[in-house]
Amino acid sequence: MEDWEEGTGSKTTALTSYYESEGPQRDSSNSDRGKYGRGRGGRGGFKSSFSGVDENGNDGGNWNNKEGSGFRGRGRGRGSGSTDQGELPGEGDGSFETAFGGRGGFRQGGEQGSRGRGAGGGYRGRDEDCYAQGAPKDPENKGGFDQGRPRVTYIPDALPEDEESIFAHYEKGVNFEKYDDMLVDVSGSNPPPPIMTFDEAALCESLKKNIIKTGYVKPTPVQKYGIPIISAGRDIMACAQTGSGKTAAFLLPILQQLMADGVAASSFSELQEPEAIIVAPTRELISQIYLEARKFAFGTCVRPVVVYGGVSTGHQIRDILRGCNVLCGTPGRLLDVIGRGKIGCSKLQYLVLDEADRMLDMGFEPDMRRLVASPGMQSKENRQTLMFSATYPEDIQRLAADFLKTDYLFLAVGVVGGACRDVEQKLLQVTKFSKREKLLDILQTTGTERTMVFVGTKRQADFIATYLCQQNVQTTSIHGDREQREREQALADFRSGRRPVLVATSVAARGLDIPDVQHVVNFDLPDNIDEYVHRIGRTGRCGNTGRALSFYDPDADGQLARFLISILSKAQQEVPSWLEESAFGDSGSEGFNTFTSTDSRKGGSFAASGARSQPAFAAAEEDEVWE
Ligand SMILES: Nc1ncnc2c1ncn2[C@@H]1O[C@H](COP(=O)(O)OP(=O)(O)OP(=O)(O)O)[C@@H](O)[C@H]1O
Repeated sequence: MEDWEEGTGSKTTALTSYYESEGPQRDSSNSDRGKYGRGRGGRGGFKSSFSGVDENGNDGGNWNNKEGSGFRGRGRGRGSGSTDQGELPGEGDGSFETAFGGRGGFRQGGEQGSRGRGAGGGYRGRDEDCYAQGAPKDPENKGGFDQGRPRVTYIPDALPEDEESIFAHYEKGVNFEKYDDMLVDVSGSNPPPPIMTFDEAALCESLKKNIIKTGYVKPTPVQKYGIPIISAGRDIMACAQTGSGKTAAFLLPILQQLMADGVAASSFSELQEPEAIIVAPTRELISQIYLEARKFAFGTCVRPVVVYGGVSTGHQIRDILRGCNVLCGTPGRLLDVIGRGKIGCSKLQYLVLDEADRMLDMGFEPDMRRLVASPGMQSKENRQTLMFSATYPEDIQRLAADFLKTDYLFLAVGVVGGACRDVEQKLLQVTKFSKREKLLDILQTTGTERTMVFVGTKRQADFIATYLCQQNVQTTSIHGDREQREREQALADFRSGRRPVLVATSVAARGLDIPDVQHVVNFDLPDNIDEYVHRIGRTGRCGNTGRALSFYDPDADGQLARFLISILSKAQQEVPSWLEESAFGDSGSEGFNTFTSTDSRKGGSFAASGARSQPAFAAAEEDEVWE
């Protein structure tokens, strides 16, 4: 057996009680490769776990001391998801369950800040793999560990191969044409002129056909400017509002070049050397980017592959070995497959950082530095580095320059870091104790309209999702402690409308492109204004309109007030007078100026402190809360 082959899977899954209340979800998630578990959640499942939690999900402080309460339950459950072997053998003891039944879970999490170090580890954070801290040494590897981490055996269902599914897309909205009115600024020397149509991009026939099948008629501004910049061989840092087509802006010129070069995937090598690597911060986002790449490369010899945590590594490596030209990955798994010698970087022409500001913040920066220092990696002079995001704090821009050639171009479409104008933003002043009922009122009025509800913590996500299910609101949830199978099922249920309410942590804030999301509710506002911009950008995409409602608790959200005002006014939204009062008191807003800058090389006027200057670290913390 090769070192990357999966052995006997032993990872088990406990189902939360609200998940059980989702009922048919488990049936529908059945896969032809394996059976989903009859997870016995262990003592102290979800219901009892909140005995010490107040009605808003805050800790009462003593819940984790009770026998059988809290998240301590020692879970037993049959494995879930499909496995390399087709079915997980036997019952595991649940040592590494990540949800609620597991020993390594929220074991010591009673107090804020008291990070639990359970016997078996827990969630590593940064939207990445689970791994075990202090995992027992097991020379024969009977316990299902892999390099000290619990072995992941989940294999997602095979993707549909029919054209209709591959090219499924939603319609652009009434405001799509208004994209043309946005101000565009390209800074840096000798930028190439923009294209006005896809024809002007001189794309090869297969790519043109795929663009037509995707329903794209004309490029969005970030595509008009971004495609020729990338095709001219330049490095780019591109900033354009959420939902305005950044993914195709980098995929199309990359695929065009690879097709023009006659690149073809080959399964004859044990070491695959992709021409492009794309990184993104979350599993769901990188999967989505992969699907886009697969769609545009359809019917050609260019083969995209995706790797991300929570899925069997062996399965992904087998896929890589079938040939890999464009490797899409989350950082941890990407470094893993490179470290295992399955991926070489010597042919790399393109390195793409989607959500670049997040990829370079404190959470991911070390991984990015490790990636560019990988053996054989092309130096920045010998590759093209492409960075895309809707937000770029100035400090991150400066840091990004380490990865880019000095003559990179900075492309700004609209206000850098600005919110999408197609999203109607409202704020509602609340106390923390009234949030839950307010949310229920709102969801009862919106009916079956698709709504994403963002909360501050994973525990809060479970708590609110459970509460809404109990109130007969068809709800599911996504956060970093859910098994990958559960996360994918939750998104599938939300996309299909079977569960029109998705309660999410910041893990779902960036990049996700889900059709018909009409509302975003910030049940808890994030600490960071950029995070707010990304969250509300899950609606109002591709010229469609959307609505975002944020609960503003003056006791908790005061530091965000000025930044909210700036975001609201720049997106031409009404600013409530109480918010101005909260932000400026009697001192007025004179001299108040935040992040009007574009390219940091010009010397920007970003706000020097506060919510802006803490890059997405605060957002990341949600997923790093316990190990
Ligand atoms: N030229 C186009 N014509 C029609 N639809 C388009 C075009 N370009 C992109 N789209 C569609 O617009 C939607 C949003 O695109 P995409 O996800 O790339 O946005 P984004 O700018 O990356 O957003 P985010 O900042 O949230 O990551 C997608 O469904 C995509 O297929």
